[in-house]
Amino acid sequence: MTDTAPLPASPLGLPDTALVVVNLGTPDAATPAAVRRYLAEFLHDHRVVDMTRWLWCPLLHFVILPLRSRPVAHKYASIWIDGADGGSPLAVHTRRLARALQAELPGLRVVDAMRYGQPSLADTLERLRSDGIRRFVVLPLYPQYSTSTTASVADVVDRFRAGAPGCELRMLEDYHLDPGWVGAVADAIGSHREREGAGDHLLMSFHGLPQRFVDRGDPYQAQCEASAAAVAAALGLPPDAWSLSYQSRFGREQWLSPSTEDTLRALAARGVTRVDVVAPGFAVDCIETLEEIAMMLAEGFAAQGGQLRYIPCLNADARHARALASLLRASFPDAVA
Ligand SMILES: C=CC1=C(C)c2cc3[nH]c(cc4nc(cc5[nH]c(cc1n2)c(C)c5CCC(=O)O)C(CCC(=O)O)=C4C)c(C)c3C=C
Ligand SMILES: [Fe+2]
Ligand SMILES: [Fe+2]
Repeated sequence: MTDTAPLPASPLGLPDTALVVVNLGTPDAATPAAVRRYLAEFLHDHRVVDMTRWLWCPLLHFVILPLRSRPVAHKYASIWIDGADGGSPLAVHTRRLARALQAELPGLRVVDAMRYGQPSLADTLERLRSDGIRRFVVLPLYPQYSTSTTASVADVVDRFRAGAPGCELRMLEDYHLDPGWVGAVADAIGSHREREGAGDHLLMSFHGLPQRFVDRGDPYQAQCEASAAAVAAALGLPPDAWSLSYQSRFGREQWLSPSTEDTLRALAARGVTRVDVVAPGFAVDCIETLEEIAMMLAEGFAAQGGQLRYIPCLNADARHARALASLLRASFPDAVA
């Protein structure tokens, strides 16, 4: 983050400040070739996989990409959104959320960008600069900070800043306890419970992370725990009515526990039949929520005699856009009016 003197307003009255809403990224087609391109970029990031390249590159190029691209493309195909404004759910919902934020913040130019794939964050920052933007607010759509996600966005922002003298860049690091965001998540769960009746248990499932990252100081797990406790408190849930788990394990090393799959199995074994599952670490729905939770884990839980009811992410809901707009106004009062 930099703090330079306030910039003058654009002489043409056009917005001189851009809000760049950044998400992880996703393939641009549900094909093995597009998935391979996306995974290759993502899994080459040292923030995501820090193994020495002598070991990792052969494993990635000769084992993981050839074996993973086709089955993962099938998964994307099962959740792909059709139509002119369609695509991978992560891209579609991020784009729609950026539009909803534009309506909330008419004084800024709001654009969406991706850390991996298109529209690329690095290219987006350059394009905005060539359009005359000199002040940038970057909002990574990760409520909880992790070096594997937020810090990787910061790497791109830092590289751009180094080559863009005269530009002012600020970035929000996390919003895991922001009252507006906690309230929006609790409201979404509350609306689901009003519509469908409350389940017997609420499971809050977060994306996992190698345990090693947390052991060396990544605050992600502590922030997930704090977010989940705040959402449960906003709903007035007693401790035995909810739990927290981690999904989307990748590779063989130890990841955060308990896993969502094991937690569902334990709930089924205890005779808990109707479980509501929400994913508060994901700002918008994506392969990890729609395919992994709402399809695969729901099928597995049904086979154990239970019913898993997935509560969608906040996506482009007005309450999500309102919460994020208020958070940005409070965090950057001189840039976001
Ligand atoms: C070592 C591998 C991975 C780490 C570390 C990791 C951390 C991490 N990821 C998210 C959010 C998302 N991940 C998504 C997909 C995804 N994640 C990994 C691997 C790691 N993630 C892979 C290989 C994939 C692609 C799908 C697959 O091949 O199984 C997504 C969804 C993308 C989409 O297109 O829908 C999100 C979002 C967080 C928050 C996080 C650390 C906290
Ligand atoms: Fe490589
Ligand atoms: Fe991931």
